[in-house]
Amino acid sequence: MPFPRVYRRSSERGDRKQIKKPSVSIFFSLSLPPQARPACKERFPAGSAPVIHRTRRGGAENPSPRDTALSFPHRHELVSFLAGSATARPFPRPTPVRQRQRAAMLRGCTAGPPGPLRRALPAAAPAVRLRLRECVVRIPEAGAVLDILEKCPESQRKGEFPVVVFEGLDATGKTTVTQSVKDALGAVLLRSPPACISQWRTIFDEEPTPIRRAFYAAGNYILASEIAKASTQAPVIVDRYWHSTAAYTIATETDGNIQNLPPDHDAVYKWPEDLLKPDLVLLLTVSPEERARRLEGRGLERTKEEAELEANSLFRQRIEESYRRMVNPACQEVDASPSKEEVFKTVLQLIKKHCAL
Ligand SMILES: Nc1ncnc2c1ncn2[C@@H]1O[C@H](COP(=O)(O)OP(=O)(O)OP(=O)(O)O)[C@@H](O)[C@H]1O
Ligand SMILES: Cc1cn([C@H]2C[C@H](O)[C@@H](COP(=O)(O)O)O2)c(=O)[nH]c1=O
Repeated sequence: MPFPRVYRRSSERGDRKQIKKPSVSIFFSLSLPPQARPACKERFPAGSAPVIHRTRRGGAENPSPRDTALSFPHRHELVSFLAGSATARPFPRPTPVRQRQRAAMLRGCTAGPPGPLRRALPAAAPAVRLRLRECVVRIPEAGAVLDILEKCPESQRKGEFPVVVFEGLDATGKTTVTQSVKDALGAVLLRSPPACISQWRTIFDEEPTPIRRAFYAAGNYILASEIAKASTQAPVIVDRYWHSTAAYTIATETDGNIQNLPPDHDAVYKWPEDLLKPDLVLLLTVSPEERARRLEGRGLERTKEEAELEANSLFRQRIEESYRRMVNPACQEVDASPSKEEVFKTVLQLIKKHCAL
């Protein structure tokens, strides 16, 4: 079948009078990353058919569910291409989503830890997969994540080398120290979300909590298979892992001060049973003033969540307190306020003390 034509908007097709009606209308606007559009046009040049007309959400041209369903093979082909696998097989057609499943998606009520956070945090691989499957109709990138997730082996066993995770609020120095530790130990450095899915992060960051968290949770399971493989060859250093997913979820889903967090020993602070465990988790903390200085010095663009983190000191406190309440493995707190060299020395000592190195 010839490849579809893709238009960013109807005006791109030139003179409206001369163009034929689109054969398929798709709901493209929210899922195609802007940086992908030029590549898309190059890959699917003008003149090929059928025409796919990108429509706006809620506009007069908003496709009916039937149009949307018709467009899936094309969308998946495109997403597959954007994922760097244009020559690979297209994604399998999603199974039809029934009304009840849609309602469940909106409620976000798939399995997770008990209690009010159940909706927000899918804490087992099947729950993560289910939640992604539930939104694949609307977000084809969820299908891409699922595809990668499904290729990961079910049982992920750590190799003989130690796995050390670094956690902490933004700008506490994780990137800086993980790079130094990697160099010093000849380690492999991995991060969450893993590189193979991080291009879709901006899409999921705009989604409601259950979907956003399912993306990060899926990232952890994909990361686990990378850790399993790498730890057979060398020590593995990981910049954020499950504790980040859990702590940010808990803090987002609660309000006010830390007294409103789920109590100590609540199931939300537990490590998922089916997720590969690290040997050591180091939680970097700095004073709010020092963190603000480092953020300022770095001057990067911020996500909505990062902006909230900056503006809302209670939010920051809830995140750090949630990190502290995590168990098995618990976080070992490291004061990361001293100089980069001193923090590096402290961290290296802790790794040598706790891990067989
Ligand atoms: N010990 C330190 N003393 C002073 N500045 C530091 C120290 N460690 C890191 N920095 C600086 O603080 C800024 C943030 O550090 P870094 O990017 O390593 O943090 P991060 O925890 O990885 O942030 P994020 O989670 O947002 O990626 C950088 O400009 C870095 O050079
Ligand atoms: C891994 C991970 C990240 N996040 C969110 C939390 C922060 O807002 C940013 C930090 O990411 P950075 O790459 O370290 O700057 O991402 C999250 O909510 N859940 C996660 O699992």
